[in-house]
This record gives sequence, C-alpha cells and structure tokens, in this order.
Amino acid sequence: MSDLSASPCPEAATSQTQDKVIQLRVEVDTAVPLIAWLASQQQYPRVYWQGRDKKQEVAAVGCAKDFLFQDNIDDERLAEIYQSQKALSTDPSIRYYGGIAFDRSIESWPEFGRARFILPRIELRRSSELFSLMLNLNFADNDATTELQQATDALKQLMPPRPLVPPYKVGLMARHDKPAYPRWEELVRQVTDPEFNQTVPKVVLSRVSQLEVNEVMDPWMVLACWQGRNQNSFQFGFQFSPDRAFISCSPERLFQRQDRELHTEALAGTTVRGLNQDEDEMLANQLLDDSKNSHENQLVREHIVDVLGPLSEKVDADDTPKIFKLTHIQHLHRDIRAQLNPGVNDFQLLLALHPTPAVGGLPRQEAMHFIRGQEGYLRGWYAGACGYLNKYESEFSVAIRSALLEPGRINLYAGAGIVAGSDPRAEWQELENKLATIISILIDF
Ligand SMILES: C=C(O[C@@H]1C=C(C(=O)O)C=C[C@H]1O)C(=O)O
Ligand SMILES: [Mg+2]
Repeated sequence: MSDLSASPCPEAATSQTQDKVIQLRVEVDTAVPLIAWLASQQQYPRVYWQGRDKKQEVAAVGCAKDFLFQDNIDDERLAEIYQSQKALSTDPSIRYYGGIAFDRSIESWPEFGRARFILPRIELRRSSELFSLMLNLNFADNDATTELQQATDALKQLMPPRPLVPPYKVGLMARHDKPAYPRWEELVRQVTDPEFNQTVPKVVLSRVSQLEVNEVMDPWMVLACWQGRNQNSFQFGFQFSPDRAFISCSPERLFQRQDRELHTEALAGTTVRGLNQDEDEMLANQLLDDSKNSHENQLVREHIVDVLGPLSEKVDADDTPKIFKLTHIQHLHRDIRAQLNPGVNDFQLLLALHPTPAVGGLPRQEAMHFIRGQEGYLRGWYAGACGYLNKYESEFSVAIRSALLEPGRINLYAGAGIVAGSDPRAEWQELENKLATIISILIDF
C-alpha cells in the first residue's frame, strides 16, 4: 500500500493517457478480510459487494465522483450521463457502484435517492485469490493538484482491518410491522379478487418489520454474520454516512453482462427447508408440483423473455424450473440467457428488466400503481437494483432480503408474490420465513 501512496504525482497520472478518469492499481500480497477492513475505515461512502459465485469481492471507500438523484430522475438523462461518464476513460477496470430505488417515480430514502452511483476513491478488490488496491482519480471535475491532494489524503486515512466483534444479539424493545396482519389480509384479498386478478395476475406485496433496538449495531458486522449463514447469495452494502446503512444478502440476480452476453433468471416461488434430507426433498418436490408457485415463477420467466426480445439477437430460457436452496427456504429458479444486440447499454437493460414481476408484478405499471397506493410504507431501495457497471461487464442484484440500519432501529424487508390461489396467512408466513436467517442473527429466541 505504501507503493501506491508514493506514486500519485501529476506527471505519472496524466502523461500516459488522455483519459480524464484514471485508475492506479497495486497488487496486495496478503489476503485481507474485506468486510473487516471496510468496518475499520472512517471514510464515507463505504460500499461492499460480493458476487453470488464468490469470485469477486470489493470493499470501497470515499468517492471520486458521485451521481445522486434525490428529487426526480429522468431515465433517459440517467443513461446519457452514464454514456458521457464512460467516455472519460478507456480503462476496462473502472467501475461505478450504486443502485436504483424500487419505484423511481416517487420519493426515496434520503442519501440513497431514487438512484445513486459512485466512482469510489479507493477500492480493495479480491478477484479469486488475488487482492489489489485501486485508487480512482477524476480529472474531469478537479484540477490535477486538488484531485491528487484529495486522493493522497484519502490514502493517508486508510486504517488496517480490525477483527470484527463476534456476533451478539440485540436487545429488542419493540417490533412494528407495516402493513400489520389485518391490512395484509385485506390487500391479499384485493389482489386475489377474480375481477382484479384477471387484469393484474400478480402483485408482489411486501412489509417492513421495524425492530426498535437499544444498541448501536455495526452494519458490517451484521453483514459479515449474514454472509456466513447464507452462502448462496449476493452480499452487498451501501453506507453513505455514519447513521444509515443498507445491507442485503440477496439470492436474486437481476443481470450479469459480459460484453454482449447476458445472464438473468426467474427466481420466484418459495417453500421452507426440511429438518432432514428426506423432508427437504419432499418439500422441494411439492414446490415443483405446486400450481400457485409454478405460476409465480412462470409469469416472471415470460415477462423477462418478452422484454429482452427487442434488445437481443437471441433469448433462451429454461422450460422447467429447478430448486434453488438457501439456509431457511428454497425457491423455484429458471436460468435465462440472451445475446444482446450490438450497442445495448446497461441502463437500457436496467430499465427494461427492473422491476421484474419477481418483486413488482404484472402488468408492471398496474402492479406498481397498486403497491404505490396501497402498501402504506416507502420501499426506497428495498427491491431496487444494486450492483456495478463498467464498459465490458456489469452485474446487478435485486435488493431483497435486505435491511436498513438506522440509530435505534433496524428495518427488515420481505415480500411475497400474490397470485390467484394465494392465501393471506400462508403468504404472511412466507414473509416470516424469508426473514428467518437475519432474525436468527439479530435476536435471541
Ligand atoms: C420479494 C421477495 O422475494 C421474491 C418473492 C418470492 C415469492 O413470493 O415466492 C420469491 C423470491 C423473490 O422473487 C422478498 O424476499 O422480499
Ligand atoms: Mg411466493
């Protein structure tokens, strides 16, 4: 790391290239526990990302460029801004990390905004077994001296990783569910009403469970524990200031793109895990045979294939679902692959795919309208899309199985796809099952 802090000088940074956005990299020859490293840093924003396949892991601090859309956002403008930002560098390693809210047409959480993407100041990345430290420099907005001064200051503030305190349970003072069960029942009845259901076959209803706690939780410690108990998931977190952090351990991929090759999926339909292998197998078979759950998944597959059609040379989706197992629950899962048309960009993909009927509903606009008007709380980044973009590859996860940590309160989010045949009690229990892993980490019971 000392190599890097010695190297940024205006000549080195600007003479070799015409690029306005530059990344300096050094290999780090020891393995670094990335979440522990991130937790010990004092700079904001702090960002963490680990892909579901575990090949890529990133901890990032500070920012060299910040795009925050707090009040309103025009999707086309967002795509234009990204295109011009992308043109500032030829380096394929430069990445922008961030997310978009579930519903960009309404207010979102402060700081997170309807969309926010950053070019971090410093990134520590693990790629398989290799660790490297990156310093991003943005000469498009600052003169060279100021930018290098800020970058050097950020490097000087880096702290070594401190071991994370072993897991502990929080003192729970109260829990409030929004909507509470009586309202939930009403909403499920409205969505399953045959007349409504005929034109809107699926609405994913959700709930926030607000836990009032009397301790300050380190979000990174919580994420590290969650990661330990849910291997088969993306793990990510965004903390733009000391008081609020959004963390997620989501099984769901929105898309992964490598050049023009796209991977996405339909993940919908849920049951619990069995207490032993036989029971687990039986539950999996029941899930595969269940018509309500199959319908939930089928609607997602159909919609994704439809929206990808005009953007792709070829789309290919699994005909039958497979089982996707998590610690406490199992889902139905279908792989979907596409070869994109030349020139299709990541924002086009984000806007076309998100929100899928796995978290919104079908038809999208009608389902969103129902959620906006009836759900009774602000989803913000829950069920939004979080990930990173770069020229040649990008990846986004759907921000479910997520939590917003604030002083004195932990907000936990869970949703369930409501279709014909949904029973309010069973769907309420499904929400509870989806929270089982995080609740087992946070609370003694
Ligand atoms: C909306 C959520 O999950 C979604 C709903 C599912 C379902 O109803 O079966 C399954 C996976 C996700 O598509 C959530 O976990 O919050
Ligand atoms: Mg379901």
